Amino acid sequence: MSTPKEKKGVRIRNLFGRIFSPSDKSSDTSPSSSIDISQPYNTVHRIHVGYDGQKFSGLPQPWMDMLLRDISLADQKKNPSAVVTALKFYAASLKEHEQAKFMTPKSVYMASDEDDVDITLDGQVTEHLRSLDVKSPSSSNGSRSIPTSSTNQSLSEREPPSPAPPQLNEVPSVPPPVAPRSSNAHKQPPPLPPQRSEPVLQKICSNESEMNANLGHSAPVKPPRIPPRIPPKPAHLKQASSSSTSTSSSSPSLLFASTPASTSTSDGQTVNNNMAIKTIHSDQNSIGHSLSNGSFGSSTSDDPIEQRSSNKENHEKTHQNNNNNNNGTQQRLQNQQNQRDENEPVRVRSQPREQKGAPSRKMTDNEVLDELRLIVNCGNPLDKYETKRQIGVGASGTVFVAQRRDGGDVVAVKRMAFKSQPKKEMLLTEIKVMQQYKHPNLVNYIESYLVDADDLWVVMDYLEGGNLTDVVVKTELDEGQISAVLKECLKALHFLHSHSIVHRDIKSDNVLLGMDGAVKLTDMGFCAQIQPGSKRDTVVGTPYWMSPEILNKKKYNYKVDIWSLGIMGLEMIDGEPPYLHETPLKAIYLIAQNGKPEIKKRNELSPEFVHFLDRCLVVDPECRADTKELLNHPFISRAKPLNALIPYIKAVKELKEKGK
Ligand SMILES: Nc1ncnc2c1ncn2[C@@H]1O[C@H](COP(=O)(O)OP(=O)(O)OP(=O)(O)O)[C@@H](O)[C@H]1O
Repeated sequence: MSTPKEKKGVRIRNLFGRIFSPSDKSSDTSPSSSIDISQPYNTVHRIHVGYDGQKFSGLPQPWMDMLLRDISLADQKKNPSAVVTALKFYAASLKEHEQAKFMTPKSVYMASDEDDVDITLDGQVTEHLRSLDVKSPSSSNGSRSIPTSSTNQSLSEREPPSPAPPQLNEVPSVPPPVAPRSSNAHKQPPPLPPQRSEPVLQKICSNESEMNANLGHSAPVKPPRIPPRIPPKPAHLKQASSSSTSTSSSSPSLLFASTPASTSTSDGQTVNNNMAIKTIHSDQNSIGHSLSNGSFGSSTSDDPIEQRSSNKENHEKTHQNNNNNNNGTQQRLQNQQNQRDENEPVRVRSQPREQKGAPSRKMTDNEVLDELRLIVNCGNPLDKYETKRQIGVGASGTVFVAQRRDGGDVVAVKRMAFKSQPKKEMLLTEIKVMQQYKHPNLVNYIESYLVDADDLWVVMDYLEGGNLTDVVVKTELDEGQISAVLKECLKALHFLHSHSIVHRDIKSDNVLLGMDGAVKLTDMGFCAQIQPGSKRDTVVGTPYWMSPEILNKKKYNYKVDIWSLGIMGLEMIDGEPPYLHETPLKAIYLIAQNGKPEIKKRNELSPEFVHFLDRCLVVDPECRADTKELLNHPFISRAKPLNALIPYIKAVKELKEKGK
């Protein structure tokens, strides 16, 4: 793969990979990082956007400025639909992060039920954006020396955009797109350019039988190659933080009974049977938190997305018809078109969510609190644990290393101010999933506490090796090591998918490492439960790792995790996911436009690795591999023992300690 420098046998990236690390807070200080787009203030107004084959119209000026800045007219013309997809996503992410006021490159969660856009690409693009607001904020200029993740930008003012082509949804007020991870979105103004901080991501599931996977630790490892140097630390080495955004959700929630009894399965996997999931609000299978929005659920045909597709087809047909200048028929076609228009003038939500069988209404804070009380332990955690030092700050709270006062294990404690969480249901989901689903490749949940109805503690195993992002940003793993990491992640995903759980935020930031080379997935806040054969449509995840079907707001299933895993494979090769240096808007456009990203080092990789990536990065999810196929892939059979990762994990820790 390249010619990295070696230090004690560890291949250190010459450039520290990503220049922008989502989690790198240092980037937040950059003036350009702030987004100047204002927040939405009057909610709910629609914008009609048009595209005449040359340019978009109808967008608020700030959005127009941003669009022109990030996506050239030529690119807009090449694929106006991709532009619309990007604008919709951007708008939605703004909305998602409205509290932060700035866009962040983090995980996002957008309710699909807020989609209302319709667009035709012929001159009459009609886009209905709801709730956007547009206001013009301050403007900054924007220098964009770095793509900001967030947003952007600098444009002068901004207002809501609305895209054009395909359909958009709501557009929040201003724009910043989303960027990959970062850290606390709510706590601080988000970031900017893409950066990487810590891993994060997720997936779905399916039902496959469980496979055994061996953790192959043990084999001796070759001493790392020591390369000279380590370049100045780029921004991305994340600092402590993290990223994810949270999201909450509303609706469907599952209840897990307390006092669960667990059943162990092969591989140490455990499922707490008593936590049988009970659908409370709806029949959708979302797991708690994130799921909320009521948009899910049903993967059935009443989905608005399907209706939109239909509308779009009609529009396209109409458009074609218009292009035919056959006189006589033209009037007839026009009449037909008019008729069609009459028949579908207003896009009505397929169905009010409440009518879909199970109301997927959002849980109230008190309901979440009540449920939370059922699953947390009683007592004061300070009697049992002594917090030592802070590991990092995430979107929802701060993670500390803590020591049991009885001399027991060192643990990691995530403390969150419950009352101020914007998406409280996500916290519930995270705890429920961690409680119920135990697997050697999932970060182990120990217990939780809720102090004074606000100070929520989640106690879990401490993974001293930090997250995979730091390793991929600073070092270059070889194929055997990459295979080992992917194998462990696949085992976790196979387990989740086998239980109908989709992670939905798989990325290196969400992979934690033990000093023994253990590889574990974390950040279950975006998990959702999907019954076999069904699909979801909520846009969740982190843009750079998101599958085309999510970005395009199509229905999706557990295969989204496979796509993200493939992107994570590219991260391990290149040190960053594709398009990380692009502004979020452009990145989303590129994913929508290009589909499968280029494997830049294809010629330097083994045929097995290339094939593995090719099986993950298939645009059509139906044709994309599943965990079972990938666990049996020849590339995975080349996995090195996990202790081959140890020198790299140690080298990165040393670099971090030295402030590099
Ligand atoms: N069990 C753990 N062991 C070691 N480090 C951890 C553990 N859990 C989290 N961390 C680290 O703590 C930091 C914050 O993690 P956190 O999960 O809060 O981040 P986040 O994903 O951005 O936030 P959130 O989940 O609230 O959106 C990250 O650097 C993460 O790698």
